[in-house]
Amino acid sequence: MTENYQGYSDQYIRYLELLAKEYPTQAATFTEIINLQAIVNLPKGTEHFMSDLHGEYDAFYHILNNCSGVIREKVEMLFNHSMTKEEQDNFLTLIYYPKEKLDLMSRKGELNDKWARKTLHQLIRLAKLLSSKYTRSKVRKAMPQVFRFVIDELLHAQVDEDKNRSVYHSKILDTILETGSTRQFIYALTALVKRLAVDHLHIIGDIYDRGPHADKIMDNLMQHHSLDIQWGNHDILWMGAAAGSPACIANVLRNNVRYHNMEILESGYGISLRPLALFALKNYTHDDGMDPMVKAINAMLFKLEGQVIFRHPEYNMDDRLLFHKIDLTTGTVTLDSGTYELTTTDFPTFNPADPYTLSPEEHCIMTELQNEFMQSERLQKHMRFLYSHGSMYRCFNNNLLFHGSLPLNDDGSFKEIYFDGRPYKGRSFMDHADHVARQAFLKRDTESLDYMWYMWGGPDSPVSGRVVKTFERSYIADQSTWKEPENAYFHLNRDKDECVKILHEFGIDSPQGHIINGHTPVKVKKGESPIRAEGKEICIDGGFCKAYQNSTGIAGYTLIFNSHGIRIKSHYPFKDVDQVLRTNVDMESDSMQVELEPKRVMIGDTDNGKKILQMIDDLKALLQAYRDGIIMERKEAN
Ligand SMILES: O=P(O)(O)OC[C@H]1O[C@](O)(COP(=O)(O)O)[C@@H](O)[C@@H]1O
Ligand SMILES: [Mn+2]
Repeated sequence: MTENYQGYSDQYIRYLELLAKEYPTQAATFTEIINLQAIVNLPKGTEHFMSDLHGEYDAFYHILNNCSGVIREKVEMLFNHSMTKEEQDNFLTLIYYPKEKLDLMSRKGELNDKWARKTLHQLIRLAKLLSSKYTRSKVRKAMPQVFRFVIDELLHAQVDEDKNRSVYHSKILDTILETGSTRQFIYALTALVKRLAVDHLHIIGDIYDRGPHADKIMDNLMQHHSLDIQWGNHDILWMGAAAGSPACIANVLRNNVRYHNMEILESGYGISLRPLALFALKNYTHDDGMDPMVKAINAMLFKLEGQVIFRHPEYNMDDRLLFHKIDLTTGTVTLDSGTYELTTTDFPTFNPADPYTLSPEEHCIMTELQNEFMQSERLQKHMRFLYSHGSMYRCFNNNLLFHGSLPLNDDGSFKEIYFDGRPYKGRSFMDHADHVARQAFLKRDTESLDYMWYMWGGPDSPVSGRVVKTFERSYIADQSTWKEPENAYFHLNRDKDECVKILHEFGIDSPQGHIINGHTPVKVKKGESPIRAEGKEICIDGGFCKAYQNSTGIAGYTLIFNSHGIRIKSHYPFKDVDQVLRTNVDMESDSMQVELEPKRVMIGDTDNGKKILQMIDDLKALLQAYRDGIIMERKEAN
């Protein structure tokens, strides 16, 4: 049948037949064409970018709540003439933390029907403004189930034109007040406002380590309506650890023991540190002021890393084999750059004749830990989510997103990296590294697990791109030895032409394209800018991580990309929710337009819009096939 119908291939006709199952009549087909056509003509939804969250759940949650200032802007736009600044601040705090704010107001006796009626009206007006960018069906889906019908009625009221409707809506509000469901209704409306303010979230890596509650961040992200994640080096470390790599496990432990984050491991993921703690107390001292547990895990770490390096000459990391160089008789270590005093000589498990083998007790502890990492249900669930929603890089609406670096030679050409004797570079390298990371989780083979460790600290790692100097940082006081040489990417990314070349490599040819990275804290205090390469590269690691706020001088950057362009937001340090409730502080300190779009970006201009336009073409072809009798309608399906 229909071999040459309209010049379409058999395969395309088969596709149309499949499509006909979902749209079995002409009416169903043109209805969908009209719906989709309406969508492509709406302004593009707002994208929100965050990076380097480093376990700082409260700050992350606040910025997620205030949508990097998007809600404040809308409130100002709507209510600048009718609400004082203080009223707006109170209203915003209610939107960010409805439960806590209502509890506080109730304690103060500030809740009454007059306030409730006014506030509900204001929330409805705000939700209405925010919903104007979306189809009614999308807004309806975004509404909490329980109040879906009522909110839908209230949002789509033509109050001014039709007095009857206005009375009708006023009655709905009366009923809400009378039935005592104001609180639930406020929860529903504030959730809707936040849901509508941002259409899609990007997390550019490093959710884990340093701060205490990456597990809570993961729980929250798992509830998010639409997001993607680009893996950071710390995430990769946890992914490797959860897949059973001993070297990754040792690094995770080190990172968290040093920051006293036992909670995430013990109560968060049910991984007991007791055997390690007991072993450390029995075998290590407090004498030099160093934490016995850190010393115990460090020794295991350098042995395990040594084993990986021996297995992989192709990593070219022999110069990181330093553990055997320590000299306990002199208390020194000799590196290429000189001989340095060790900050500790407490190495009870060090065997100069066999420096890279774990002692029997260390071996037992590591085997037990490996089991616990691999069997922790919650950890495995979080890691599965990192795999299902994450990747090494992402191209999204003309932006190229990745956490760390893309290996480059000094002359700016893409550096060739060999796997199994085959060279990969540029995009194919990133794709291959992504593939190996997935293999590590699926197959748990030593080869892929070792590469997970490499990505944490190897010089040509796509997520890091530095030679990580953990040994020197652990045992040598002289900080000149701590400097971590970086891949050429980190200075070449200041060059516009280089960035444009990289964007082309990833198929982004638009003049509006950008590279968006995290990973390297922007030291604002030293005059560094997050916007480089004449706007082509943006780095948003501004220091959610409290430990780094002294050097960055701020508490994080986020990006907002809406239909008008891209803005970068810098944030003040976040203290806690109590402070927000007491003072209504917001974290946003500064907002800067990075780029204005030459014309307003509509959904039809986005990646998703292109797919919708393709779908419209296919549906038009299906409609024609019905009309030409090539495919028969199935009326009964209606
Ligand atoms: O500051 P800390 O916690 O000691 O960690 C230092 C280590 O973390 C790293 O900076 C990697 O973490 P980031 O990806 O957050 O930069 C290494 O380069 C460095 O060796
Ligand atoms: Mn990083």
